[in-house]
Amino acid sequence: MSRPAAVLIGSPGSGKSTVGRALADRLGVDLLDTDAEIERRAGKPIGDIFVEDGEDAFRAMEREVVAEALAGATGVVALGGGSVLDERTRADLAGHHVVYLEVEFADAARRVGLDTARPLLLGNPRARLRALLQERLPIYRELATTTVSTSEYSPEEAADRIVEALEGTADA
Ligand SMILES: Nc1ncnc2c1ncn2[C@@H]1O[C@H](COP(=O)(O)OP(=O)(O)O)[C@@H](O)[C@H]1O
Ligand SMILES: O=C(O)C1=C[C@@H](OP(=O)(O)O)[C@@H](O)[C@H](O)C1
Ligand SMILES: [Mg+2]
Repeated sequence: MSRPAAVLIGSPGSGKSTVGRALADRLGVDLLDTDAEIERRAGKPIGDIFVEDGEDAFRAMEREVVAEALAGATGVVALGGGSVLDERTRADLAGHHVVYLEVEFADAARRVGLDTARPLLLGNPRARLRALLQERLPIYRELATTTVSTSEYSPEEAADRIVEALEGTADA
């Protein structure tokens, strides 16, 4: 059965999309960023999906795209930060190389604060991010088979650490 080389999870601003690109280049495989795939299918940016269709509609699309990616992708998969809130997705992650990109709160807040493309963080990004993380950090930690810090490592260094971890697993 085919499966992704690695699945990246973590907070908004942890660097899933950026490290995902570096890791896919390093491994010579495709990157499937589920947010980009949702935008492609919807024909509009995530922000417009939230405003025009609502978060529930976004989560339904996300669930579909994530389920397909986990069942069919062979390269690197970068998930959206909230995708692990769906228990079906948590169940589907069993048996995968799940890489949790850990990040210091201050770094994530600075990174997302510079970017207006995350509708859930509009208004007060720091406060919104803190609330999201309170719920999600235990979930990310529980799901992780490998953890790499993007506060400590650049995207390229983080990709190198992930490759080492994948090589260290018996069935990599
Ligand atoms: N060490 C690092 N690893 C990953 N991204 C970083 C790092 N340092 C700064 N960034 C920046 O953080 C921003 C958010 O990264 P992104 O990949 O969009 O995160 P996510 O997909 O997890 O929300 C990007 O602009 C990226 O360039
Ligand atoms: O945390 C979340 O619920 C979300 C994170 C975003 O992805 P990133 O984690 O890549 O920023 C994107 O899926 C959407 O805005 C919702
Ligand atoms: Mg992303």
